[in-house]
Amino acid sequence: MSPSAPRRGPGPGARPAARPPAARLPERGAAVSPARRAAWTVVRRVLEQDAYADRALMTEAEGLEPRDRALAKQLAFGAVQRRGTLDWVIARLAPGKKLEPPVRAALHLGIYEQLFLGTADHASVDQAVELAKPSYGYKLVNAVLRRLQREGIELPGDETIAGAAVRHSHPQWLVTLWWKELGADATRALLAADNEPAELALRINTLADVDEAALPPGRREGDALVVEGPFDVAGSPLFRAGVITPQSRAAQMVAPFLDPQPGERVLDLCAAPGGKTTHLAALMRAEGEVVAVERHPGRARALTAACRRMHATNVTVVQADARTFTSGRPFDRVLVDPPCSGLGTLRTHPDLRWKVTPDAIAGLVVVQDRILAAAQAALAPGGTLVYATCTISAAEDRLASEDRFRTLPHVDGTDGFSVARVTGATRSGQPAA
Ligand SMILES: C[S@@+](CC[C@H](N)C(=O)[O-])C[C@H]1O[C@@H](n2cnc3c(N)ncnc32)[C@H](O)[C@@H]1O
Repeated sequence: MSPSAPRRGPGPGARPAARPPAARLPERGAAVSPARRAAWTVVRRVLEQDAYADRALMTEAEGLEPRDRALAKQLAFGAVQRRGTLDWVIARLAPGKKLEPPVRAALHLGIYEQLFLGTADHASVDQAVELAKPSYGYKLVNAVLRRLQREGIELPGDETIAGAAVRHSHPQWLVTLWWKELGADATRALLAADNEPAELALRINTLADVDEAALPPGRREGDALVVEGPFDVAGSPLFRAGVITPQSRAAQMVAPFLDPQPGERVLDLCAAPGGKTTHLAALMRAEGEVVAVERHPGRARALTAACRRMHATNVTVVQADARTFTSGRPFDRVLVDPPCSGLGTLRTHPDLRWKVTPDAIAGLVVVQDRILAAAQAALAPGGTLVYATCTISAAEDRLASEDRFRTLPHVDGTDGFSVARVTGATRSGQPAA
């Protein structure tokens, strides 16, 4: 994708310009580093096409050296995550200016580097300026970044909802929601934690032959391994052999909460990409049956591949809509992990906070209720049902039960999950009296 030329046309009644536009465009100067160019393209794609940052990065950083790829990820994810703060800075230092997305993206990267990575050298400013060319907006990029370098800027405090939204770069509606549900102090801590890099957690697969000495160094918590230092999971032979799979520590708590036993019949509604399905199979020592339901064909195929890789031989993948799923025989245990707003995973999904809306949550709740009703109908009398979401919004806690746990990024250092269980449930899903 090449940057677009400035859209400065002649005014009404003006004569057409006699000059060849290309001849007047500013020249590109110093070469831009491959990491910054990849990061800039990712930020542009998120701004211009509403792309997912992680998917865009996968394409744009392909072929980069591992160090450049890591830098591109840090810059792109940071700039996307901090967009609210960065736009506030731009509005302060360039009030009323309308910016083309490529120029805004260059500014986002330059300001992010200065404010959050402490890179205040001339080289980083020059690189942002080069990225903005050949648009004439490069002059504005230069002026804003040099002024920021000279004068610095005071961000608003987080004593108020509006200040906290700017300071910690979250949409104001979300800060308002959390302020109400969690309280001001917890919200401030959560907002700050959302901007920290996520830990890399793996699950060690008990269905595979595990050579402990071959595992990457890290902190072990049961079957979870929190990796220290960089580690390319997808490129690892351990991943290909199904010895490890990436899964947050919070996500790893869900299948044990359902407590499936070898030989039982277990239903997993909304199963792809299979993190919890394969965990259920491992806890059952691959004895008995897991029926894993996934609506989307591509994701159902990925789920099948994950089960094969993870030696989950007792899983049957069913491509179907969980809202209307029925089975002739009831299930001893049912897991419902429905589509949710994902607000507990903002560390790993830098663009998500800008995509979720209150309306989207209201729509998800309707789907969640229908899937939960199908789960309850499929449960054997006396069976156990677990309902899990990786979000932090009370509206999405659809299963009423005292028997529940919650994880929060600022408290537990892992994703935010809300998980409820009914044991000895009747067909209505309520605990038996
Ligand atoms: C939260 S994710 C599940 C994550 C999965 N349990 C895991 O641990 O890897 C929700 C999944 O539900 C699927 N889904 C959404 N609506 C569905 C429906 N009506 N029926 C079945 N699956 C659905 C989505 O495609 C997505 O794969």
